[in-house]
Amino acid sequence: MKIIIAPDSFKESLPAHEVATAIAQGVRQAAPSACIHCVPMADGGEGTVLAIAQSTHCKLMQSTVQNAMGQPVTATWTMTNNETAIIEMASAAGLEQIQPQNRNILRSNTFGVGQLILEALNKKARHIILGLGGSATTDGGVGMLAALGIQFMDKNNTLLEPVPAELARLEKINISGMDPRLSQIGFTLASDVNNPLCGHHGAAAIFGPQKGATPEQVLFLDQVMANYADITATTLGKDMRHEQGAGAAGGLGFAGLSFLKARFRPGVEIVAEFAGLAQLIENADLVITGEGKLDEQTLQGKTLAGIAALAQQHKVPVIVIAGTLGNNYQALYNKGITAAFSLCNGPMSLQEAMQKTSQLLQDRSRDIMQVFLANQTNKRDKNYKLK
Ligand SMILES: O=C(O)[C@H](O)CO
Repeated sequence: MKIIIAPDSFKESLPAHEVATAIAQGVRQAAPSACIHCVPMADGGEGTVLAIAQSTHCKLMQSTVQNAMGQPVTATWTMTNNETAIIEMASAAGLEQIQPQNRNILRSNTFGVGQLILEALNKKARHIILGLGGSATTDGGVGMLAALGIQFMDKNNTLLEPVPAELARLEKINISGMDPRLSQIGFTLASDVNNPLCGHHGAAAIFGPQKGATPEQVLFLDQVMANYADITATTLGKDMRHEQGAGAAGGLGFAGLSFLKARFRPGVEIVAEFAGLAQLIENADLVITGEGKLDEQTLQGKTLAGIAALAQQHKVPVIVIAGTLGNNYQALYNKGITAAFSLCNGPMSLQEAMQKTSQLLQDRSRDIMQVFLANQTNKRDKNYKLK
């Protein structure tokens, strides 16, 4: 029996490779002879670089850059043999790096992501895959663009700091100082979501609150993004605000699509490709996956939706173990998920569940395997009797 264990990370609790290990332990308790393949997954957000580096056996690189609040942070990235750099924006400007009391959505930016791109250019990257998701920012990527040489100015040609608080006064964008090497390389966005830049489904409205934005700040940020998109359209002669993924990572997607001529792809597809997940699933009996929260957002291009789509093509059942089963998670039952289970074995606080995640994962996967094995044995016995 071949089981694929391909979970995402459980945010702020357990990275994907540890989730996979815990599930594998549970599976082994119930099915000691099962052939188990662990494929830690990611969707463009945190864990993307690690997942791809593990699949490709590429060396991890470290660079010190600015985090979203301008403090030094060591960011990890990797480069494949054919000079494709894989950069994860969350390792420079991720939400998890900033303590809740230090978060300030109006002043956080993606400057460190631009610094990472420059590092990759210095190492002669010919193609850059930029992972989007898990950001602490809603700056539309202006921080990144400023690090790459683009200037943002007000009506008096005074330079603006590349942070949302200043962007309300944006009237001009000067691209003449952009690093010329950028025009020689290809960019691909590996995005965790496909939201547009502005409006009800935009970067500020959907993801602002989880970064600490108040309702008033969400409105302000949305207006700032709309103005920035207007000025970008005048500067470049194209308007990418409605494109898929423009609103990913606080609008960094928009900056990539507009200024770096990047191609959008769901991050999970890219991570799955590097891991050869489709071929693994094709011959599998069962896929077990998991993530911190399963809900409607999962359908917006998150890891589990991608895995479920692959498994559906090959008619392989998919079981999900999630920390929380949120709003309308059953919608995924039409998208290739066979069943979803909560991690918890009884009432418990979030803190308790987060502390015990590894043990709980082991227990639930053992239970799930027991049911799966009983069902397989039943099927075999019935077929035998019919013969
Ligand atoms: O970073 C964010 O804003 C979300 O993960 C969506 O990309």
